[in-house]
Amino acid sequence: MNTQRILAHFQESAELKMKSANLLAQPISQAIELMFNALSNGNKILACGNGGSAGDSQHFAAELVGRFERERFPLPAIALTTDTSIITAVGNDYSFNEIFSKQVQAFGQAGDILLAISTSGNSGNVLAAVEAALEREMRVVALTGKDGGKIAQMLTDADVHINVPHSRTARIQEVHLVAIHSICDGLDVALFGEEDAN
Ligand SMILES: O=C(CO)[C@@H](O)[C@H](O)[C@H](O)[C@H](O)COP(=O)(O)O
Ligand SMILES: [Zn+2]
Repeated sequence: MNTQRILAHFQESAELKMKSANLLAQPISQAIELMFNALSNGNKILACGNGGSAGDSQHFAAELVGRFERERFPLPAIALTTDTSIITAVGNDYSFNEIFSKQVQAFGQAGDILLAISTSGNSGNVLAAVEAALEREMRVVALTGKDGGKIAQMLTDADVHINVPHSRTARIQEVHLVAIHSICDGLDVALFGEEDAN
């Protein structure tokens, strides 16, 4: 295969990451503050998304419950994408749109955070999860792309919107992962202070 195509993926990804660094540093910093305050108050973080973003939800939860780069106590984060019995039962008996919102209603408490990940900002089950979270007085950190979709219209001033300004799902996801790792690092710094990342 012509390697030009592969080089173009790297080039586009690198360029979008640099552009996003300037645009997203502020909302990412707000997300860290919101999450740190919630965790400090004994609250937890629920995460959801579809496809690649389901993987991102799990990746994030693993880094909080396990660790990111520093040795520390486990932090409470749950990916709502992993329990196939809940997902198939709710999807089968109600609708696929409710697979995350039912779990938000079951596990979410006021002060918890929902990390809602959708590159389009329009996935019905993520929108329903955001709605359920806001109803429960949870705060939302939304990782989106494109124009932010319908999620952008649902968020309040107390929520955080991290929107990657690109049209391509793969590129948006690649920036989401940098944002997620920046949040994990920020939580470690908030807990233990700065030290050089290796
Ligand atoms: O990873 C990819 C594409 O790169 C896909 O699995 C992608 O996540 C799926 O098509 C999702 O259903 C897209 O949903 P969303 O990001 O628009 O909410
Ligand atoms: Zn993907």
